[in-house]
Amino acid sequence: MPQVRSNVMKMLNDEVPEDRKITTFQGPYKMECTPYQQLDFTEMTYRKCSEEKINWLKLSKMIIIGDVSVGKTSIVNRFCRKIFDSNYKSTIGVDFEVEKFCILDVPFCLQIWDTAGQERFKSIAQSYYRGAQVILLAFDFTNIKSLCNCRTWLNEALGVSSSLCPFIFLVGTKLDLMSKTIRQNMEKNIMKAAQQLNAEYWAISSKTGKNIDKLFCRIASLCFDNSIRNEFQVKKQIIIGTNLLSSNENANQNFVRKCEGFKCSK
Ligand SMILES: Nc1nc2c(ncn2[C@@H]2O[C@H](COP(=O)(O)OP(=O)(O)OP(=O)(O)O)[C@@H](O)[C@H]2O)c(=O)[nH]1
Repeated sequence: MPQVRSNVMKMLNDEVPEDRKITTFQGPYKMECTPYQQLDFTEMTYRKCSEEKINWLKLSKMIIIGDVSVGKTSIVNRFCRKIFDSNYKSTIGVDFEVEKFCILDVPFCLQIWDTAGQERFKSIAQSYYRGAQVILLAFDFTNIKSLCNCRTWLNEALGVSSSLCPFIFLVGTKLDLMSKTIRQNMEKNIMKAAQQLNAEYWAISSKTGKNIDKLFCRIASLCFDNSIRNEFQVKKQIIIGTNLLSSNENANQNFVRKCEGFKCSK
């Protein structure tokens, strides 16, 4: 049985294009503007991957939210299809894509949900927020109001998502439309907003492709590492918990409570 599984894993890895193969951990856009200070995979992740202990497919869900026309669909199109369309077509409800990666020789999938910014689709879109491990808040550099609205978008997403503490990214779009000086002047306030949202800040352009691949590699690296840590740390807790159970039934209840709090160890 393990042989069949490892053959399936190999087959999945063979399908992944070269630019989706991750061997080094992608760092943040700006070290001073991220709550996630991790700069490498954890030692446990390297060990488990090299021991070929991961015999199942890892999958994380991300949602992209933000005001109308800030460029959410364009982010997905640039990353998943390497295209950019300058004509605006509003998203109806939600769309989703699944992108395959191979991280440290282990297959990993990122489920990307592109939601509509229009108010009339909000309730449909919100029904897809549940279980998101990544929340990408998109704002348009040329429309400061879209940055101010990110707090509302985040609160709504956190109210629906059942994930204990998702990774949060604050992503400024349409970088190609900004002069370097104007962007630098804006960045002080943007970074302050990111801090208040407890989010990691990125500046991207879907038109030129600037920073798009790096952003997704960063997201995939963090999610992958986190899911392996959770998996193995929870397993370790289960073994300890089972031993305790035989001597003290109450210990099990404490252990389950601990495990619940363990879901996110960032
Ligand atoms: N110059 C420039 N234009 C962009 C960029 N990203 C998106 N746009 C344009 O902005 C407009 C809106 O882009 P979309 O990606 O459709 O926006 P959206 O947020 O998905 O919109 P809704 O689905 O209605 O919420 C389109 O005309 C895009 O071509 C960018 O990086 N640079």
